[in-house]
Amino acid sequence: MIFQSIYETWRSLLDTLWKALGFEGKEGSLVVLGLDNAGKTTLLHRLRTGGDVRSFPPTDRPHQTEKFESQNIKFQAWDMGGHEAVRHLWEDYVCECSAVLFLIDAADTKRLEEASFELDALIGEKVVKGLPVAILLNKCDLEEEAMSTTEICKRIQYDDLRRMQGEDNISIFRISVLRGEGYQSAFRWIADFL
Ligand SMILES: Nc1nc2c(ncn2[C@@H]2O[C@H](COP(=O)(O)OP(=O)(O)OP(=O)(O)O)[C@@H](O)[C@H]2O)c(=O)[nH]1
Ligand SMILES: [Mg+2]
Repeated sequence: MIFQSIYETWRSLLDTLWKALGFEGKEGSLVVLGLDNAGKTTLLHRLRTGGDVRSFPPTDRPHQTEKFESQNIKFQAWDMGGHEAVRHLWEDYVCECSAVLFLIDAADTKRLEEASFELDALIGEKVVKGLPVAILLNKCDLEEEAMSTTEICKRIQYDDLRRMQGEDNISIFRISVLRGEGYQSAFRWIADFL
């Protein structure tokens, strides 16, 4: 009984704090972009199920997830195919969203240039102006292969991207969907824009 009452007091204090911080009722719509095999579908599945990781076939058409919660905010996301043949669809979905997640496979040195090309083209699009863009360097669990953030920033010319997008509107995060690490900070960062 005493534990129940301590628990309830604690919950109500947390709720009050949460509301005071302005987090209550926030909702966000995301579009998740990046080359094929970057880990987009795996990330969204993990977020939606709260931890489950499994394999998926390549995403061949845009798919909207059910609502899921992260950092006490309700999100809905467009999972976009990353294959070259369907990348032309990205732009149409960006305008519907309040934030962009761009996944890069940090362990794929060979395709970083291709990822950089697509990211650069995306940031150059009018529809992306003013939107928060979170660059997620995924697969950092592959410690031997994953490139350092410094190396990736240099190779994708991150300073130029920051100038184009506005320093406050773009940020970079190291994550591992497999381990469930890192993307929470990205969602916290996005929360400030909602
Ligand atoms: N090691 C490692 N593998 C991962 C991680 N996240 C995803 N993968 C693997 O990367 C592969 C591609 O994952 P998907 O989520 O299907 O990639 P996608 O970005 O949705 O690809 P498309 O739908 O083709 O655009 C799968 O084999 C995943 O298991 C991670 O954090 N670490
Ligand atoms: Mg996919």
